[in-house]
Amino acid sequence: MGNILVFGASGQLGQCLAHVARERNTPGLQFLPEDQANILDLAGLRAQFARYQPSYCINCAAYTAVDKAEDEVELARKINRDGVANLSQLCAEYGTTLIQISTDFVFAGTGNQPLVETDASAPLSVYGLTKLEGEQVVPGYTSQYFILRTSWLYSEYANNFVKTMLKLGQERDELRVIWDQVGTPTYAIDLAGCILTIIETQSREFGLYHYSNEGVTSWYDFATAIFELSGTTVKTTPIRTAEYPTKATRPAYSVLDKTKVKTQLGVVIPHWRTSLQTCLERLQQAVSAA
Ligand SMILES: NC(=O)C1=CN([C@@H]2O[C@H](COP(=O)(O)OP(=O)(O)OC[C@H]3O[C@@H](n4cnc5c(N)ncnc54)[C@H](OP(=O)(O)O)[C@@H]3O)[C@@H](O)[C@H]2O)C=CC1
Ligand SMILES: Cc1cn([C@H]2C[C@H](O)[C@@H](COP(=O)(O)OP(=O)(O)O[C@H]3O[C@@H](C)C(=O)[C@@H](O)[C@H]3O)O2)c(=O)[nH]c1=O
Ligand SMILES: [Mg+2]
Repeated sequence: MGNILVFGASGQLGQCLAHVARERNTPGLQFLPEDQANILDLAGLRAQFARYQPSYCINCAAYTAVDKAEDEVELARKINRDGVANLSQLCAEYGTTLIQISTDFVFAGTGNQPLVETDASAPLSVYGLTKLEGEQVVPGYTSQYFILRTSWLYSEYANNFVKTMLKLGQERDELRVIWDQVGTPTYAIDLAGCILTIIETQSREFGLYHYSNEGVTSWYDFATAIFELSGTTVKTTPIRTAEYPTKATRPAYSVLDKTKVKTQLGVVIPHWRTSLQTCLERLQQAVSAA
């Protein structure tokens, strides 16, 4: 399979890839954190490509602070668009397949039907817009790519909604959580598994794919499930988006249709509740072991 370069290795998905690669004994992965490989530094990246001659490049690096991006447009665009352009250019030069990760936030989310890859994008936020720009630069350099749009990532690694809820559940008597944003949580470990499956099967079905866990929920129902399955007692009140003001506007409905990834790449996707249970068990084991 050759070398597989992972950029943004110390982020959530990067750490999940390391976890799954260990479990599966996948050879060849080279994990490059930001201090060894800044995706804005084309010369530095070229040195890594020259050294490893990679068959695959997995880009887990991104600017992911959704609200902060509204005030840091240029930095978000540099990382989410120009960084992707740099990697795409080098993938073209080295015959490397690019695996790029994108987001449900490329959609406006005004509909009520699961979104397919060909549905019109119309981002509501700087984060969503710059991620869409990142998708759009890739085909200008190479046709050898997989772009996986995913949603609501969580895991036992880095910061995410599940870990935030568990922490706030301990600290507070009551939590107020939005019920009128509907989507699907995705266990980043499952997404990492999908990425490694694409590589292991050496799929040539290049293109744009949607990947999340199965099922549909709201942030409120997700929070409720986190508390129920972890045995946390905390009063959880459903609120509307308007009652929780944030800098960035988020889509009201961003459920992704996974038909394409399932039929063309043959991946099997767990339901979000099953994967949530797995994650909570692993978090619990980590607490007990500590
Ligand atoms: N988290 C989510 O809910 C979702 C994420 N996604 C997408 O999935 C992918 C992975 O997200 P996730 O792992 O959760 O995000 P994280 O924010 O956990 O990880 C991103 C990593 O990229 C690093 N990074 C930032 N700038 C650069 C740079 N110039 N060069 C190299 N590395 C850099 C960050 O470092 P530092 O922290 O030091 O800045 C961080 O370690 C991203 O493309 C994201 O847009 C899609 C849908 C949902
Ligand atoms: C902490 C908290 C959040 N919320 C809401 C705010 C928001 O609408 C939702 C989730 O909060 P977060 O801050 O985790 O949301 P956010 O960081 O916007 O999550 C997004 O991140 C980017 C990177 C993506 O690509 C998206 O798919 C999505 O996962 O829950 C509450 O209603 N109550 C609360 O107490
Ligand atoms: Mg940084």
